Amino acid sequence: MEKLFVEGGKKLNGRVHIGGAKNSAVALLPATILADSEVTIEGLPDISDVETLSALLEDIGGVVTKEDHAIKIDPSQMMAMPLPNGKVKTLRASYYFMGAMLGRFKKAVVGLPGGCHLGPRPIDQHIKGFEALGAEVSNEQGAIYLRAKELKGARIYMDVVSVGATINIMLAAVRAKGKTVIENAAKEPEIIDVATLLTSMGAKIKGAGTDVIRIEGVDQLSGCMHTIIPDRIEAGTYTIMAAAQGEEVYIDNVIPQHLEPLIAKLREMGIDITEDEESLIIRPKKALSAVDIKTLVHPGFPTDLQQPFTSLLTKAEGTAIVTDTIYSARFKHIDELRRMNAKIKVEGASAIVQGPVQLQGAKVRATDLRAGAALVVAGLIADGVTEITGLEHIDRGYENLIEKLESLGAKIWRESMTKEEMLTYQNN
Ligand SMILES: CC(=O)N[C@H]1[C@@H](OP(=O)(O)OP(=O)(O)OC[C@H]2O[C@@H](n3ccc(=O)[nH]c3=O)[C@H](O)[C@@H]2O)O[C@H](CO)[C@@H](O)[C@@H]1O
Ligand SMILES: C=C(OP(=O)(O)O)C(=O)O
Repeated sequence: MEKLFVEGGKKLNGRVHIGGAKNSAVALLPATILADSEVTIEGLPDISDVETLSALLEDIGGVVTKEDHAIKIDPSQMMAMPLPNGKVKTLRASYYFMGAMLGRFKKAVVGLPGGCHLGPRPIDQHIKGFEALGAEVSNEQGAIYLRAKELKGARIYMDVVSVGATINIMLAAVRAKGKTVIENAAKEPEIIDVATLLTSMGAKIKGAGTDVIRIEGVDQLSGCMHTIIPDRIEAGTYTIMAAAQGEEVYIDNVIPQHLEPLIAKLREMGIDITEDEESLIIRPKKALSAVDIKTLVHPGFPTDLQQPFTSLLTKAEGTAIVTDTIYSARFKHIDELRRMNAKIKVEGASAIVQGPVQLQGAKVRATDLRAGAALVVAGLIADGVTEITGLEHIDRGYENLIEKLESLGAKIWRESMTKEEMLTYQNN
């Protein structure tokens, strides 16, 4: 196990290249289960969630070959092996094995997912969708059992707008008989990316990216090649880092429209941002003003950027209110930021940030992936050295974090934890 050190105060300059989207990758990989021949995905991020899902595909008989950022998956020999425990519990997106295996094999056993602890994260809408398609679903000792004689298209209204449930229902419905309509669907760019892969495999999907998705089931899906979209959350995180500590930073391989809510808020704070076709140029020029943010479903401000954005707000002049309407308890990073001298109160689903303050380096813990990103942003701004544990969370979603930040001029490094530190970490 390792911990991360950041020496604050260094100015950031230069270019950073954004990788493929985690939240696409983690759905595209299970989606390959539905094909009858080899699928190639290019531009995959080098993150632990991708490693875990590739290993799960091998566990059910997939032949997986990786080369650089590309992966080839031959799903032809896959079987409906039960996956009740183990790796499925280490990440959220293992729930996509439910939809994909149900679509192909008409049965699946998959353990309840893990992922970031952001308060309750039910999967009732996924189950509602599978049942509507004709599956029998039961929860036995922490694993979901799914079985269907056949899947039949249905009209499904989502009570909650859910990224995972929308994708999971799509995965099963592409192999159902007849027409499925998903109403009140989520509209995130990652949903369009998954629909693009499925369409290249032969699926018939209309409306991905709107709140009504129409799917006409097909009997067979074949191999294809797909290039993943860039990670808007990784891009947003580096944009926030550049806003906090940059002089002139180029964020390359982005789709600027995916970042509109963030760009608008940063401009309101007084940051100069130029949008190019596939890049953003960030040039912070003056003191920052506080702004309020409220996370919303896409195209609103993404909850996954709320935590790193909160660290930036500690530098801004005035009081800012950060409200998370998606995960009302996504505030575990606040206690850690307070250790670093931040003046932040949590009231219900909001954090009230009083700025500007000079953050101070401290020993802190990343309790989840974006809490980790928030602490790295804080470490870059702080006086002195910040020591961050909980890197297993950060490694789920940020490829080559050290190399990318070093190339921008940050002083950041990893060190092994001593046995004693590991025990203390594991017991807390
Ligand atoms: C792997 C992945 O893509 N993760 C993303 C995905 O998570 P995930 O797909 O798990 O999040 P959802 O979009 O499903 O969750 C949105 C809201 O709906 C609620 N809900 C969800 C499903 C359900 O069956 N019942 C229910 O009540 C959740 O508790 C939450 O309050 O979208 C989240 C919201 O943009 C992001 O933070 C995560 O990074
Ligand atoms: C919450 C996140 O991930 P996951 O849903 O995979 O836990 C995230 O990417 O911020």
